[in-house]
Amino acid sequence: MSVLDRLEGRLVVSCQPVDDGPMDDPAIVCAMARAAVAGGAGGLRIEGVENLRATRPLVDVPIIGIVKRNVSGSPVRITVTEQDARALVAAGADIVAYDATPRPRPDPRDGILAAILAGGALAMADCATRADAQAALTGGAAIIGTTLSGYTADTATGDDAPDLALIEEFSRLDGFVMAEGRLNTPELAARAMQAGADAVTVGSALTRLEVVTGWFADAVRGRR
Ligand SMILES: CC(=O)N[C@H](C=O)[C@@H](O)[C@H](O)[C@H](O)COP(=O)(O)O
Repeated sequence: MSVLDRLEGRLVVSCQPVDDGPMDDPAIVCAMARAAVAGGAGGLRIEGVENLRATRPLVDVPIIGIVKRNVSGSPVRITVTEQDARALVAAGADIVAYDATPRPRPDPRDGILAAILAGGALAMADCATRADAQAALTGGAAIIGTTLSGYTADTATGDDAPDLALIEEFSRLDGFVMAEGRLNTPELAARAMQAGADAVTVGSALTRLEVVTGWFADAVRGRR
């Protein structure tokens, strides 16, 4: 079965601990990944080459690899260099995701996409708009994700709702649609599928304990 067939209609769990928090450790990322697969995840999203190398031998589901890097003078963070893209492929990523917005970054987005494809992996375009998705599909990306909607200057809305309208728009394009971003409940994940997603990625609500704890702490604090 192809990688995309294996992901169709499935949940992908993004195992990205809070940066520099107590769970930001490859052994814990491995445990999260195994727990996610045990719970029914059909794929994983793993950040960092070290975390990917540690996780890869432990699971047999498709892995989407990314490297997050802060670059001075650019807001782009997800797989911003061709070298990172090549390192992710070498570490065993089936799919490499990259920032597919047209914002300035060290290596052009087309070069990163080409490096992913040259390595033999599938490319996932982390998009903020329909135009990002169209450009990525033209360049050969297999997966278009709504990952960056709400996180660019042009798309920031300031609320916590996922962008279901963009998922629906993507479903009319000719690519595999990954719904991603603020799908914080099973109900929202189901609505993303109804809006036309092929698969749904959930991160914070499953693997950022500090974030989820904050939701509950805020709900409880000061209520009596
Ligand atoms: C915008 C950005 O940098 N998104 C990142 C992409 O890898 C992650 O921080 C998110 O956790 C991931 O996209 C999953 O989304 P959510 O955590 O909302 O389920």
